[in-house]
Amino acid sequence: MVLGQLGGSITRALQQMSNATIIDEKVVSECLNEISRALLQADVQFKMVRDMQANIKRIVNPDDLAAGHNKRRIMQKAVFDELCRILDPGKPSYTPKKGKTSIIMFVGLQGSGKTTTCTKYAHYHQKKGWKPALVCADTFRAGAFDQLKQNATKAKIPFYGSYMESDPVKIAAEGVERFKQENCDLIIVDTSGRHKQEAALFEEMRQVSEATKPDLVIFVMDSSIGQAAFDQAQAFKQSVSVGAVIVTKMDGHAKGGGALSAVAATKSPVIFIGTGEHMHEFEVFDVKPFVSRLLGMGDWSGFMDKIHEVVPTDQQPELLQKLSEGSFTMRLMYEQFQNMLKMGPIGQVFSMLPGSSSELMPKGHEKESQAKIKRYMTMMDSMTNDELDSTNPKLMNESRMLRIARGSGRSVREVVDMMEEFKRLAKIWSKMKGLKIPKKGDMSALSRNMNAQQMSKALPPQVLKQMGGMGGLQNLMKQMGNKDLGGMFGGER
Ligand SMILES: Nc1nc2c(ncn2[C@@H]2O[C@H](COP(=O)(O)OP(=O)(O)OP(=O)(O)O)[C@@H](O)[C@H]2O)c(=O)[nH]1
Repeated sequence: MVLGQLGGSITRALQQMSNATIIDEKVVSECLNEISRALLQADVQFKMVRDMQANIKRIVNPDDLAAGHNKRRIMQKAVFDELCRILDPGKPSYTPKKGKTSIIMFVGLQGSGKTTTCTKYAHYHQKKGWKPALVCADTFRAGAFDQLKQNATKAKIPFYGSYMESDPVKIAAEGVERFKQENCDLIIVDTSGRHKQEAALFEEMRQVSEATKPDLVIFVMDSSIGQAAFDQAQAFKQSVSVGAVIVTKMDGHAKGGGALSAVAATKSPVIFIGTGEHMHEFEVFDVKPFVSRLLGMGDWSGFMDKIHEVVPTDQQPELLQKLSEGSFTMRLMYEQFQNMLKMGPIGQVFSMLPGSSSELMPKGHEKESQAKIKRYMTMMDSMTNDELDSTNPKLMNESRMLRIARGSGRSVREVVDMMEEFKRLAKIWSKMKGLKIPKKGDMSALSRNMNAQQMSKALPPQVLKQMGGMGGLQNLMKQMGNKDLGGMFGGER
């Protein structure tokens, strides 16, 4: 995602400002110009950037930026708040209710990822116990029905469409009626797209909307369309009552600023983002963590919330204690492997630690990876309690490795491989050492309790670089004692 570059540019602009000996209007203006340039480069619409600049100038009082005050924090918070304000239209979108029929119509240009997104949306709800169904009202593109049919079959979602019927309005109405009879609670209507905004497309969309009376119209937008986002989104909004936005292809080279424009143009919130071609590459969109990431601030709240969300309450203290101790043992690795195989909750948390499971269980190689993990576990079954509980990798000398290989019927090479994996995971685990775990939602407590060294180890290297290295991070950390900054990390404010 190119979004990270935006964070880097903004951080640098703020850094330059706080380095200045005298902060006057000129320095503030320069800083704001720099930030505006970065936003424009990220495809945020020109008018929005201009308004934002004016707002920040109004909010930030030059006296507050005088010596002794934390200038960088004040500016950063103003930028953060402004971006959140733009992305939050102030009212939530229509929320379907499980068990009660809702009709959701998807609109967007051809190739925006509409059909893929319809299935992702259905699949997301299906996993949560809904009864979704898909209707293909795209009669314009040959193959659209086949694509939807294929996706729907793979995800085991009922679908409706026709090879013969050329009237999309008729298909949409029939499909919706059929699935109402079948008591589906989420009826998703995929409509035609065109290469560009055309009168015929909008007329067809309007008619489908009239015939199906959707509870929610979702506008699907490809994040790489750049500055064209605002006009495109507005054109759709003028034809049908768009109530929510889904931004796709956020995994590519998209600059992401278009998302801000789509919200402004439709006055509707972004509800999900697409992060890949596969069904599960679909994320709920949350404004604050998104802006944190946009500003290169990292998303600690996501990690901590995940712990609170997926780990049973009685297991939380133990896991958090182990994380904070940072000492990794073979036994802990064994338990994590067990959990990963079961896809148990701790396995999920473990897999969120940077670099931990993507290497151990690369996508598309799950079977081989599982077999490897099982082999490792067999070898660990031949280890003594002392070996399992030791934090000293030197304990594993040649004769111990030979014994384990013999005992488990595996080769010494495999035992050595397992030890390498152990060292790699222990290194990742140790980055969490000293982490004091805040109460749910209180992220500022987390930031207060980490020192710059610990944080720098835990941050991805490119993010650290964007923050101006260790120096930049230390500066930032100094500002983090303040509760207000907790909001930047998605916590309570
Ligand atoms: N990388 C990436 N690719 C995506 C994403 N969403 C969709 N795609 C791909 O984008 C291409 C177009 O997606 P479709 O779902 O066919 O687009 P559409 O808007 O339905 O197109 P029409 O039916 O012609 O209007 C496909 O190759 C998808 O796999 C995403 O979030 N990330």
